[in-house]
Amino acid sequence: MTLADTRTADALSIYGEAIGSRLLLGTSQYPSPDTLRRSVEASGAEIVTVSLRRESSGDVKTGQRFFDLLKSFGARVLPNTAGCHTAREAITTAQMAREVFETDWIKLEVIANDDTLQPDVYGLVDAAEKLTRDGFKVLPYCTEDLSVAQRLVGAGCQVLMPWAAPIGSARGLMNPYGLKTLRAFYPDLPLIVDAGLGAPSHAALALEMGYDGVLINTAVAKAADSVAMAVAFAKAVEAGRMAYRSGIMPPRDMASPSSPVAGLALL
Ligand SMILES: CC(=O)[C@@H](O)[C@H](O)COP(=O)(O)O
Repeated sequence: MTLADTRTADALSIYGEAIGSRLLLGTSQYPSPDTLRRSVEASGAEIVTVSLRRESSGDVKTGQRFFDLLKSFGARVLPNTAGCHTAREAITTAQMAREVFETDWIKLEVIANDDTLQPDVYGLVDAAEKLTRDGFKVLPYCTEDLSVAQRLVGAGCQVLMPWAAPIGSARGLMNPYGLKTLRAFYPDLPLIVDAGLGAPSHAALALEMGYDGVLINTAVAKAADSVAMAVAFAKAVEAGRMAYRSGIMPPRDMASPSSPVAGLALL
């Protein structure tokens, strides 16, 4: 079986659409537009996310040029509401994003405070309820908290994006127990780890745990060689997924000989 075969047979499904790559990329902080383009191409990512608010906060023409650049990549552009601190701001931003990118998909972020960039889970649920009622397909950036997940699913979200660690922290999976619990509670719901992954091994671990994908921005954008790091993450995601599907050996407390003991000469 080749890598290409595996991808086709094992596509991720989000809101009924097949997505070939389980690596999603953020598009901010790259050293240049060309590095961003080459990183996206090299990674094979089929979804790239962009902050409508951040990228359009300066010169309108510059924002529009950046949006046009993203559209030219051929990947699905997933607008996000980064920088929004209230449900109301997030809803307005989502409505603008729907017009700019002609998509009803929105990565919903409502931020509780600027130090941790932790999701404001109350505002998030509120915004998710209103946006799904308005026809949006919401991909919420949330914590691993089970009760929040239940509220979001109840609000109509068909995918969740729990954080691994604070955005840009590169700390990896801070609460693997909580993430495992969430995975076990929702075995069939697409779950994508979003934020705080710093190394390809973090991404591989998320996929080995059964997570359906990961979203990375800072660790690729800020790498000394973003293009190579994008490839490294893509390989880690493929490896983690394949390992998960292959049945990972559970750890044992005691040694167990890996070579046969039967038939040894008695000395
Ligand atoms: C880009 C995005 O949508 C964010 O959720 C976040 O930036 C991703 O986190 P990292 O930058 O830590 O990868």
